[in-house]
Amino acid sequence: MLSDSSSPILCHSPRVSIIGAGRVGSTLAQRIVEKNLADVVLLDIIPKMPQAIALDLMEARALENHTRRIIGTNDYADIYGSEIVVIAAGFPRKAGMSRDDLLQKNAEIVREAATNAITHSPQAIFIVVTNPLDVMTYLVWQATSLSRDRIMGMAGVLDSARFETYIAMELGVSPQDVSAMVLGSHGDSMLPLPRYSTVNGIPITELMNAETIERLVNRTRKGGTEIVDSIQTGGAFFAPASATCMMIETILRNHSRMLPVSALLQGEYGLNDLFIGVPCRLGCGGIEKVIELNLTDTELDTLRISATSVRHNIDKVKDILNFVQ
Ligand SMILES: NC(=O)c1ccc[n+]([C@@H]2O[C@H](COP(=O)([O-])OP(=O)(O)OC[C@H]3O[C@@H](n4cnc5c(N)ncnc54)[C@H](O)[C@@H]3O)[C@@H](O)[C@H]2O)c1
Ligand SMILES: O=C(O)C[C@H](O)C(=O)O
Repeated sequence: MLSDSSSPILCHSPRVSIIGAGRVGSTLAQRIVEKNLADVVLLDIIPKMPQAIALDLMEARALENHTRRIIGTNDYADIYGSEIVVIAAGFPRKAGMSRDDLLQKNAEIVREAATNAITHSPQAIFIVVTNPLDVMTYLVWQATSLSRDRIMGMAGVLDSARFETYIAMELGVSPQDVSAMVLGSHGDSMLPLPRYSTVNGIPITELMNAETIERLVNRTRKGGTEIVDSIQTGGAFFAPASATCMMIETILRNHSRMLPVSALLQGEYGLNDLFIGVPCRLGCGGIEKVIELNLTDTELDTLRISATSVRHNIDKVKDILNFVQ
């Protein structure tokens, strides 16, 4: 017999809410449901738009053979009970702009999104995607007062995937065999680490000369720009959505993976009170451990340069939003 409406509902489907149903947000929604990871709430400021995207994705459900639901909304009340909230609301850069040029425009959008989201999903783990990434993650932390295990930014997984792609293309091997690590801020001073990048366990320093590695490192640093410069009116979204989805899967399925994410540092690498990309163990508790690598003096110098640029932007955002700490 089918249960009637008074029967207790014993099932629980995890719920991920995505604030910002643009290119990254909507592609991420598709990835999540097609991997059968969670139900998705897509929220955007544009009336009717997230509802239409949700309907389109629901119509694909019968063809894609998954069982997840997608709700589109303009109302934060609908994101209640989310295990994870992703903030992907805000402007993407255009050709010729740096990510930092988005600071002024995106700060208020992100603060408002974070404040509303924490009110309606106080238990959620937050993943920030909006640029400039490390400072927007700091801003969400300030607006929500989350503990550091529950707030992180997505960038290192994407930047590492780009480095892996270029290494694989250079060597003519499958990217599946390549494992690379990129730390630091999500900007020109990011820190790809050839020493920690391998092809089936073999360090790339044994497979390529220094000049080639330097070329791939520089391409990685400019990976986002390479795409923005061609699209002109926005940036990458397929690989960013995949990177965010991998973080979500790791958390929801408690995979305990070590991934580079933008995390709040409290003394690690000699840095304090800022978000920057470092390797972390991710699991159902969010950031379960921040890993401190033994960096060389040169690597540490680059990380500190990266941190200085993030700090500079944090000071700017405090001015813009009149922060009182
Ligand atoms: N961290 C990364 O590696 C990474 C990768 C790709 C994109 N990004 C960043 O993610 C952001 C989104 O990129 P996109 O390509 O999806 O842009 P997009 O323009 O396609 O989508 C942004 C969406 O945000 C919505 N929005 C604006 N203000 C809002 C508000 N107050 N509340 C709710 N929604 C609001 C817009 O209506 C739009 O639909 C950009 O800042 C981009 O730079 C970061
Ligand atoms: O480059 C951008 O502006 C978007 C994103 O940060 C990326 O790296 O693709």
